[in-house]
Amino acid sequence: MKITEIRLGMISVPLRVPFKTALRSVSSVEDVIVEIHTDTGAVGYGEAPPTGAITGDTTGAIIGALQDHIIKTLVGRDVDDFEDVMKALNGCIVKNTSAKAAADMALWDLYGQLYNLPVYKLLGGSRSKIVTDITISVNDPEEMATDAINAIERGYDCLKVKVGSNPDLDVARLMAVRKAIGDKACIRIDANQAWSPKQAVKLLNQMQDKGLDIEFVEQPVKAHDFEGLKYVTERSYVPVLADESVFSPEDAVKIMQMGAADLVNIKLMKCGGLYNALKIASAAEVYGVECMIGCMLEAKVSVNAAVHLACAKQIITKIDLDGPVLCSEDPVLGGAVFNEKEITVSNGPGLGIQGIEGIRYLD
Ligand SMILES: C[C@H](N)C(=O)N[C@@H](CCC(=O)O)C(=O)O
Ligand SMILES: [Mg+2]
Repeated sequence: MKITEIRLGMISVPLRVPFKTALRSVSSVEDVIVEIHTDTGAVGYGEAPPTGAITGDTTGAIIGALQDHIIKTLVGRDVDDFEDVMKALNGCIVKNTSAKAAADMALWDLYGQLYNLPVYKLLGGSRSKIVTDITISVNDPEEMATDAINAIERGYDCLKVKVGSNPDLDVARLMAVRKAIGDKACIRIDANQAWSPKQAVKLLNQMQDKGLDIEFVEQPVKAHDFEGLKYVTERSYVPVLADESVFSPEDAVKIMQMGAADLVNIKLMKCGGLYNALKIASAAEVYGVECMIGCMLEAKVSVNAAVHLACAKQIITKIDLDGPVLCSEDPVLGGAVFNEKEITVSNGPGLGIQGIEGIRYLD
């Protein structure tokens, strides 16, 4: 199965409500689509969101990395030489993990089609259903309480509550949300790097003292501050999950060796796709550190690839794949079925995507 052409396009999908974190606020998904065509007629699909605030990858940078490096490296190669192809993809440019992730998942899609197996089965997985949380954007406490009630009414039983924008309000935010939902859902929180290490310990222990029952906190301190993360992990009653601190498998090993976090968040857009995500999962197995699978604000093409990984790896025990349910429409034909919190993986070959509506091709 030889790669003959790689086409790029864009999709736009409005969100149901604006998505707000301590790092950014957005109202639609505007993602780059990658289509890898082959001499058998098989097509592999990938998607890359420009999450500049986290990955540094803008739309222009994603397109540039693909056009100037990745496409030239991949066209003419045989998908069956999979390890060679993956090494070439990862070696052709440093960083640019979102562009690499889009190409990586399109290649896995093709590899599964070549051997007529869904990717999660190719990886040895057997679970076909997973349950995601849903994100509550950071706003004033009353609005967050209303959003939490709406999420419960949609059937969610785990909320990922964003905090950190004006941290003085964070305890009040969590009190309002917990009061509104009672014990109808678990609450995990994500500070998206907003707190200092000491502030984090103080706020988390206040939340614990007030009986808010926080499952874990995601990325309380700056991404580069591994020592600060360790400081919080050692002193907080609330378990700590490393998100923006872990891009590469090397980051993951360092965090685990240091004991800087209790849990690690794997995201395809941070690590460059399934090939590297599998290395993080293996390291986590060795260290006995459970993982969350997360996403950026993404539509279903790329989140679908993360679903396959989650269905394959038992070390992934927490699911934050709510990108598609935050969107007001789904342009993707085939792939996983998202029925609010319940996600059912596709059993079609590869990643199971049959097409994408409304692509604006760049060529
Ligand atoms: C969408 C997901 N639940 C989420 O919160 N992901 C990120 C932020 C994504 C973004 O800004 O696009 C996270 O920090 O976990
Ligand atoms: Mg996060």
